[in-house]
Amino acid sequence: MNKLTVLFGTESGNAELVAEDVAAALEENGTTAEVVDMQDYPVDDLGAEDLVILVVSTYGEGDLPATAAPFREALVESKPDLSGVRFAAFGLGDSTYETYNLGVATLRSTFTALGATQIGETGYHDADSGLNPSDVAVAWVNTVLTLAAPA
Ligand SMILES: Cc1cc2nc3c(=O)[nH]c(=O)nc-3n(C[C@H](O)[C@H](O)[C@H](O)COP(=O)(O)O)c2cc1C
Repeated sequence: MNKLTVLFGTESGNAELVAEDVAAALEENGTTAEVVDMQDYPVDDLGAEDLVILVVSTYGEGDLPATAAPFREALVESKPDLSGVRFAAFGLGDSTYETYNLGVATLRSTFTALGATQIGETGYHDADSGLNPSDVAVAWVNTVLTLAAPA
């Protein structure tokens, strides 16, 4: 895996920090990782990606955060063919909410409905755990990417 895109969706910035730390860890291992805010990413470009890493929080009552909601709406509207796209997904949430980490589940469903293939298990950060989100995400991504040999 030489190049991939890390797409983050955030409300208060945690997912952005995690995305940047994940990209930095990947770069250390020789993978070029471009970090892009979901709200700035044209969904019609997605079909040309080989592998994307989604990093997204949950807000409101199980909703997508501000920068992920328009991205998902654009996907639902323009329905790009993602059958050649592989993705890994990491969610940030807080288990004190009944709607724990529903945001990443929503986005995952949208991707698979458009034909994309998920690699590995979804990763989760629980704000109630006291763990550092980047530490959890970097450990997760290293596990997931061992599964991501080029298709
Ligand atoms: C107003 C508010 C609503 C939230 N709602 C949820 C929720 O429904 N489910 C969940 O798992 N986490 C929820 N969280 C926790 C956030 O997802 C968590 O703090 C996360 O780290 C925020 O990441 P972000 O800064 O990238 O948006 C909520 C947090 C706040 C402040």
